[in-house]
Amino acid sequence: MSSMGDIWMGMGTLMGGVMFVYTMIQQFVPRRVADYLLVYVYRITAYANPYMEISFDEFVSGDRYVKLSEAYTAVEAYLAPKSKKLAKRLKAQLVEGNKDLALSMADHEEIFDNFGGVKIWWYLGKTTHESKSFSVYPSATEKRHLKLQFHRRYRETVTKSYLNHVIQVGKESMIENRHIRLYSNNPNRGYYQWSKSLWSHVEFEHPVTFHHIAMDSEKKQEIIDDLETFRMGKDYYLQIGKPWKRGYLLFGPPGTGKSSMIAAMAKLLNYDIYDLELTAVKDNSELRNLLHDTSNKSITVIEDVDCSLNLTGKRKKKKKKDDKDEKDPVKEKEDEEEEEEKSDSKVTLSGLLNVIDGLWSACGKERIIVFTTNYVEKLDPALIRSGRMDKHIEMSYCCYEGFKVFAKNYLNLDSHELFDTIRRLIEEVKVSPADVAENLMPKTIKRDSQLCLQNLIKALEKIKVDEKLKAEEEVANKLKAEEEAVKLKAEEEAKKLKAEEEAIKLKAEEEAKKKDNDGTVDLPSVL
Ligand SMILES: Nc1ncnc2c1ncn2[C@@H]1O[C@H](COP(=O)(O)OP(=O)(O)OP(=O)(O)O)[C@@H](O)[C@H]1O
Ligand SMILES: [Mg+2]
Repeated sequence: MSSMGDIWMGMGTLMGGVMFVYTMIQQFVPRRVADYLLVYVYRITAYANPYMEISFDEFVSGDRYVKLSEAYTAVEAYLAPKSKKLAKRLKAQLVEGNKDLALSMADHEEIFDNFGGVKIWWYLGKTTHESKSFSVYPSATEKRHLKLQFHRRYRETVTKSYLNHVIQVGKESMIENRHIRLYSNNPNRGYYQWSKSLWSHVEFEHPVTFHHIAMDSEKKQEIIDDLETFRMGKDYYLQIGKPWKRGYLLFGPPGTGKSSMIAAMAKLLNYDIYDLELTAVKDNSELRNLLHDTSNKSITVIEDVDCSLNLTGKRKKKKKKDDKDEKDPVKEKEDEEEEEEKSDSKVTLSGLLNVIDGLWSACGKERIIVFTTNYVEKLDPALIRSGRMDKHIEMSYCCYEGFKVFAKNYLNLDSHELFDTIRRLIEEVKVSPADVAENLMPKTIKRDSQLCLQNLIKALEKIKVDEKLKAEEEVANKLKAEEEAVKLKAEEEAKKLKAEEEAIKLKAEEEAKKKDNDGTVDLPSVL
């Protein structure tokens, strides 16, 4: 079977011959007649060449910068396994996050595909442009394109069925081989600056999954079901007329697994993570651009949201309003704006709310936003109401079930004689899963499970003693405060009594003085 390259080579030779004849003819006939003849010759050669081509460029123009074409990457993914089998020249490279070498078609290589008897040739072309500006990235001036060639009699089949098939299979393969990325909006992006992207990324290699998360199993299953329902919810969200997005609020004391939970969520859904550092965001408009630049199938995370913004302002104002009962709404708005201006962060609460409700909701799909906080009570209720933060998940102190997850994962233990002691202690004290994990970690190469459990028991007992001491101290402090309050009250009452007595005494003295000054004597009333 002749390759498409051979066919094109043949066509090239033919066209070369035509041009040679054209130059010769020009010497004998007027130019006008020669051009006329050339048009006919082209028509005849076009008729002789029954092949059509469609090309996919590697880069397309985006809103603000040139971006990788989705269609190109899908075709590339479709061709990858075929290239490995069929291409004579392959390109090998180490792809971020992959241990194995990735083999793909080399530049200017061609492979053949068969779609239900229709023959298709794929060709990987490359053009190189001289860049006017200096760049240390030579690849920025190289552009590739994938070209498919086929007989024009299959035009319908190729444009209607084959291309859909290629894109679908390509996308499925991309999802299968996808590596999760962790993006961050680091202002010191270094070399990422050249790409004008607001986000820089690294491969996300966190090993945690839901299997490792220590918490009540029913609660864990509920979260998994919620995420799965969201993932499968494309048609449902369309039906109810809501953007395909969901907000999760993770709250709880430090070390209870909020960040670990986000990693497990990303692993379960195979979504990228966008770690949004709000304090590094210049203003509301940059926040809008950042969220606009997140991709579908992603989780945008704002950790410790209470520390990132002045989110307590509104609440405080509400309290003030309650105190005074009525307040002029214009004045209230002015106060709000003033308070937001005074805040250190240039991203405001209203800015964040607007972005979540507005542009971010209107563009893209299959996106999750997660807020974490240690102090849920500090957050403005507007920020965490349903529709913004749809599901609130409390990450709490370690329970016995949580401990069992650690025991299994860390020590491969399902049961042990010390479990009962641990159950009793863990139910009595407040210990974070992070502390349980740390105490269960083997500290010797021998990995002595008994020793690890004993370490945990010791730690729990110490927490119990500390908690008891703290509670006693609190009781003592309370008692002391109460006694002082009683003493203070008694003193105040004594002072008050003394003041009253003095006032009576003063009054009597004044009256006596008055009588003396008048020189009158009261006569008996009978007169
Ligand atoms: N529920 C949990 N399940 C499994 N591991 C946990 C859990 N909670 C904490 N850990 C362990 O403790 C470490 C710290 O947990 P993590 O960073 O997820 O806590 P956090 O709630 O995000 O804390 P912070 O509020 O300080 O950010 C993790 O690396 C993990 O090993
Ligand atoms: Mg955290």
